[in-house]
Amino acid sequence: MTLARAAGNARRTIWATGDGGVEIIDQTLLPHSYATRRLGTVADVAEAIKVMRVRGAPLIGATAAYGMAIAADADPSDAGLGTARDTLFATRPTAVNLGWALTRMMARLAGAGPADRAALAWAEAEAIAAEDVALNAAIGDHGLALVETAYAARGGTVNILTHCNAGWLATVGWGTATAPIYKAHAAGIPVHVFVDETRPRNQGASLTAWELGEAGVPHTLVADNAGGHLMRRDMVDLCIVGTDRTAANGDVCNKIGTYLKALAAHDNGVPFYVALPSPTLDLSLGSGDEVPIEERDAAEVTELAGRTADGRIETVRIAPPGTPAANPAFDVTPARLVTALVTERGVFRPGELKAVFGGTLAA
Ligand SMILES: CSC[C@H]1O[C@H](OP(=O)(O)O)[C@H](O)[C@@H]1O
Repeated sequence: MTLARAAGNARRTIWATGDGGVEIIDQTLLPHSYATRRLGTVADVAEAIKVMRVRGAPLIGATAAYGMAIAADADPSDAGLGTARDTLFATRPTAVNLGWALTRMMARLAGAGPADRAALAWAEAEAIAAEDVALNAAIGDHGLALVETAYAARGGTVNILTHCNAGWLATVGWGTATAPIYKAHAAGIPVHVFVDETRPRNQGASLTAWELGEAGVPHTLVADNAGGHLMRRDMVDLCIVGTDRTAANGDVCNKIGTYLKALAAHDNGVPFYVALPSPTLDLSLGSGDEVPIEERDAAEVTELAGRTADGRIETVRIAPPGTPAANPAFDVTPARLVTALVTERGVFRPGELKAVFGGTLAA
């Protein structure tokens, strides 16, 4: 199994092919197989985001940015770029990085003549991707201090619980919630991660477990419903999760089930941290109540895909045929349940975000 690696960080999820396309890791195939996939048209990019070949707020943003570069190659006119932007924006509603990246790309290209737009677009998409890696590495550095504090208090292995996948697979590199974990592991601090399976798409079981296994980070996969029990038994030193959109007041929108973990952490005095790169901060929202929550296909709840003993990928039903199912893909954790947000500029309480980031977000 070969992995795409970029200098300076362990792994990379998307890269320009140099022939007008990009290549991604097709995350719908993990953990049972590893394959990359070339995206050569805006339709390819939109499909990859929609069906979650790429997913995770920062990676969605970077992929959309590359999609605009592909669009600029095909039709750099105002109309052509506008159509591409609308197509990409319509793929998934919750991660603010999608809109942020598209807005940044359109602003970068607006002032240029059509003939210059493709080169500018590719350069801006590369800049967004490179910035993401740097932001996440900085989150790792600031989060490392939190793990060191937990290590000093525990006097032994630091047990961390995470939900969904906010790893390097959710970003261009490093991950957000996993960056402090990778940095601590590299620094020789004994860490162990409880990995929430994260129904119904099982990003924890399929992606985080795969990532941590690849990196040699000790981990234990657990059912989503186990987290409260583990915290009540003093088996978790801290929780750290990602976010898809954090409001100005520090309300955190993240994968469905995050709120329940935050409630359990609050009830048991377990620090609950959110890794937040600034492009995922939506200062236009006063609270998380305004975040659009994606409703995905009910089949994600009533069906399950996996590998048979003889290596075939099969999908099976886990509910009676015709069972109605609801599938909200995200929930909102109120700021009162968030201990702190680990950003590229430091660790802040929810109430500090506006003062720290009010003027400028990532370039
Ligand atoms: C670092 S953001 C990762 C974030 O994205 C995931 O959602 P999805 O897999 O549906 O794109 C989940 O909310 C993660 O926390």
